[in-house]
Amino acid sequence: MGHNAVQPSTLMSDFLRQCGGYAVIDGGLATELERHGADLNDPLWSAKCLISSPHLIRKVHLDYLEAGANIIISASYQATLQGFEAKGLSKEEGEALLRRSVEIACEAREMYHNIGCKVSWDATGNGEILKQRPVLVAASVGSYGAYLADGSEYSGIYGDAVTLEALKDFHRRRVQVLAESGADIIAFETIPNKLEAKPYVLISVGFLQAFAEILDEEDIKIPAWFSFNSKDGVNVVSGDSISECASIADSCKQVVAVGINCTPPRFIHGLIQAIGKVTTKPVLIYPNSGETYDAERKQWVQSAGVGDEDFVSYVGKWCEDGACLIGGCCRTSPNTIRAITKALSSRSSSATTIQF
Ligand code: MET
Ligand SMILES: [Zn+2]
Repeated sequence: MGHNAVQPSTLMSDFLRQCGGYAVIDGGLATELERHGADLNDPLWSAKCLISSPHLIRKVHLDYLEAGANIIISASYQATLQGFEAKGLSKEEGEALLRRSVEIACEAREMYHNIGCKVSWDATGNGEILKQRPVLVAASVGSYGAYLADGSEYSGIYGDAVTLEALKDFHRRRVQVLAESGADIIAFETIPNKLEAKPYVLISVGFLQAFAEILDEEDIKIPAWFSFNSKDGVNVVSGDSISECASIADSCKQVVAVGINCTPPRFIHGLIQAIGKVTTKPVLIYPNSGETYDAERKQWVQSAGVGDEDFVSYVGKWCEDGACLIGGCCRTSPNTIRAITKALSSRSSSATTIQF
């Protein structure tokens, strides 16, 4: 591994300190783009908008910043060089779109800081220093299952030809490009877990292993987070234990936070506790609205969802469990993030940062 300019461990601890102890992650990106009318019924999902409507992506990032987000996640979740190639784009064009996803998020941050003028005063030093609210841009990397676009990031079942080397080859260039794109951190998201069928048992761990090895071998200069998803509150979706997954994340030097995303809020409490037993790294959680995704019909089934108020009623508990980065995933909105921001601001140490 090469020498990083910023030690991965200090990036996250410095950032959390600047945020007053708790940071707000943004909400669902793809589902929010859809709410604004984007048709994402496409193997590229939200990455389709990188081609058709980048301005809409920027608007949604800005909406989340205005709602209080400290971290915005790029539209690269389902953006892969292989997926772009299937649309007839060249490798160079695909790489440019990956970079563009991060640029759009950086543009939104700049616009927010310039035009929004949301400032806070840091009065802890000698005199008053004008300080902008800290905002990180995270480059999203979805799983191989997300690329398959058949919902298999919710099952972890990829088929028997998928080996560790194949997964590494699949992700290597994409991770390299995103790492050089100006993002502050790579968000490996919605990593599927426990596998029902025996031949696949090692694959989801292998997938995580693939990310960990790429980070190590390719001299990736920015840190990363690993975020898993669960359907039962005990294991990751493929069936591997959350402890095993969080332990792998814990052993990877480049990984500065570990957690859960795109999982119903009711499962989060137990998962935070399980993660906390195997790592001292900051724990992040950004659950979905609690609705379930029907991959066959490509629809969210609404009945099981929780409203923004219910979602936010969990926030205090999650903090007590040990989570310090909190946001939302699919079907959450700027309103959810606004409510999370409010709930967290009462917990953040007001001694260091006063927000206007
Ligand atoms: N960051 C992605 C999004 O919000 C995560 C999707 S999880 C299926 O669109
Ligand atoms: Zn999600």
